[in-house]
Amino acid sequence: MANRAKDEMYAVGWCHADIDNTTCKSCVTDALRKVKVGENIIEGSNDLGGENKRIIEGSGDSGCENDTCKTQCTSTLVSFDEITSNAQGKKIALFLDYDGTLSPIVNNPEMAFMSPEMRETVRDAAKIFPTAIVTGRSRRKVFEFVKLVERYYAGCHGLDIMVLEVRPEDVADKGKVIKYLIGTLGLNDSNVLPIYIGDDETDEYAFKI
Ligand SMILES: O=P(O)(O)OC[C@H]1O[C@H](O[C@H]2O[C@H](CO)[C@@H](O)[C@H](O)[C@H]2O)[C@H](O)[C@@H](O)[C@@H]1O
Repeated sequence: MANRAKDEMYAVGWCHADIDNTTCKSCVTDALRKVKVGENIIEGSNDLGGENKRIIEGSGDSGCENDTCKTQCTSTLVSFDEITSNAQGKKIALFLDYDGTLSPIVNNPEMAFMSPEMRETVRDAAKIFPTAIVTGRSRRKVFEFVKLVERYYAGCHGLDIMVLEVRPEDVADKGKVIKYLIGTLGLNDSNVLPIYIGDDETDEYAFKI
């Protein structure tokens, strides 16, 4: 297990009905959230003994037959077309969660590194769109991970990539942060399409806004 790539998503379990080797990374993550560690799945265990145990990797990003994935991925793709069409002629403002969105979910929060490809993607996006990272982590930590120090100018707003830290007591309301950002950055305009990308329950407050 120690030799595995840091950003590889995996689960170790045994006889877990919902996931197999074709299950995509997203559904493996989902399964890990739903099943208590120690019950019938172990996240990040280095104990590979036991005849019924098997390593279950989130190998396929397409072709996953998991019901959750079929539903979620299909609807995401449908929404993607809708978003593209809604974005026509509008200025996009991009809000990004960190853990599970820009980085994979890993056992050790200190190891939640962003891949170089993801860093490039954020860099490219920030050249075009006002871009903010909204996270439950400390700004210092996320800046360490993101490592994007250049100034970017997006449209006529001239924004840097911002990292906004949501305090633990407010973590249930990233929506307030988005509202605040949209207001203070002058993005509350019908010509602006704000897009928020996130992966967990705390992000749902932002999606609502
Ligand atoms: O708002 P986010 O950027 O998504 O941050 C939320 C929490 O992320 C971190 O925890 C999560 O990611 C860890 C690393 O992958 C994982 O080990 C943990 O199970 C996840 O909950 C971070 O450690 C927390 O402080 C953030 O609040």
